[in-house]
Amino acid sequence: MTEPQTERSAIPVLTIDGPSGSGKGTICRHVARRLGWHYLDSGALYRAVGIAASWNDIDLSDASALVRCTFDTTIDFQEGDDEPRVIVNGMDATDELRTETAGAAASAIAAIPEVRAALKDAQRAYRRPPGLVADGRDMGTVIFPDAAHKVFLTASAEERAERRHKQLSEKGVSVTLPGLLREILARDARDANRAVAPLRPADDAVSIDTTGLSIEAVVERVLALMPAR
Ligand SMILES: Nc1ncnc2c1ncn2[C@@H]1O[C@H](COP(=O)(O)OP(=O)(O)O)[C@@H](O)[C@H]1O
Ligand SMILES: Nc1ccn([C@H]2C[C@H](O)[C@@H](COP(=O)(O)OP(=O)(O)O)O2)c(=O)n1
Repeated sequence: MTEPQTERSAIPVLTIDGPSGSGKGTICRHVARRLGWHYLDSGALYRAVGIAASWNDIDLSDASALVRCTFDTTIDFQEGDDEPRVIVNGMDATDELRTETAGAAASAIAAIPEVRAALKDAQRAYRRPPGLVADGRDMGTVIFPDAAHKVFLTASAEERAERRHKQLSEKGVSVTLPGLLREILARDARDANRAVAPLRPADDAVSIDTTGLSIEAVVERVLALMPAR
C-alpha cells in the first residue's frame, strides 16, 4: 500500500519577505535548520533565469524570449554545510548568482507577469512535509497566501548596503558602499512599484525591523512567533 499523500495545504509554511539585505536568506536558513523544515530561496529562481538569459545573449527587454528562457531553465539546489550550491542548466552558478548584476537582472525580469506565472507552480512544489520556510518578495501575498506564519523583514537602506558590502567583500568581490546603496534603492523602488506581485507586507504579516539587531536576535523573534508549530 502507498503512503497517504499529505494534503499540500496541510503542510505548514513560514513566509519571510522583505527588501534586499534585510536578512531573509540568513534568517530563513537558520530558522529552517532549527525547525527541520525545507527552505525555498525564490530570489535564486529569478536570478537563475537572469543568468541563463545572459548566457544565451537574451536581452532583458525581450519579454517573450525571457518567458521561453524561464520554461527552458533547470535549477537545482545542492545542500551542503554552508550556503546551498545553485546549479543552473547543469552548471554551478552559485557565485555568479550572488552578484548585484544578477540581482538587478532578476529584479528586471521579475516585473514580467508571464515570468512570474511560469515560476508559480515550481515554487509551490517546495511545500513538502514537515514544513517550508519561504524567502522572497511575494511569498506571503501571492505564492503562499494561506501560510500560517508570515514575517516581513526590514532594515534601514544604509544598514542593508553595509551588510551587503561586508558580505561581498568577504567573498573578494570589489564594490563601493555608495554604489551598493544606489543599487539597493533602485531595486527596492522597482520591486515595490511593479504592477504584479509588488514587494509589500501581507496584511497578516508581522514586520520586524532588524536595524541594529543581531542575526541570533532576529532568529529568536521569528521562532517566538510560532509557538503552536
Ligand atoms: N540581523 C542582522 N544583523 C547583521 N547582519 C545581518 C543580519 N541579517 C543578515 N545579516 C547579514 O547581512 C548579509 C545579507 O543578508 P541576506 O540574508 O543575504 O539578506 P537578503 O536575503 O534579505 O538579501 C549577510 O551577510 C548576513 O550575514
Ligand atoms: N519572490 C521573489 C523573489 C525575488 N524577486 C526578484 C526581485 C529581487 O530584486 C530579485 C532578487 O531577489 P533576491 O531575494 O535573490 O535578492 P536579495 O537577496 O534580497 O538581494 O528577484 C521577486 O520579484 N520575487
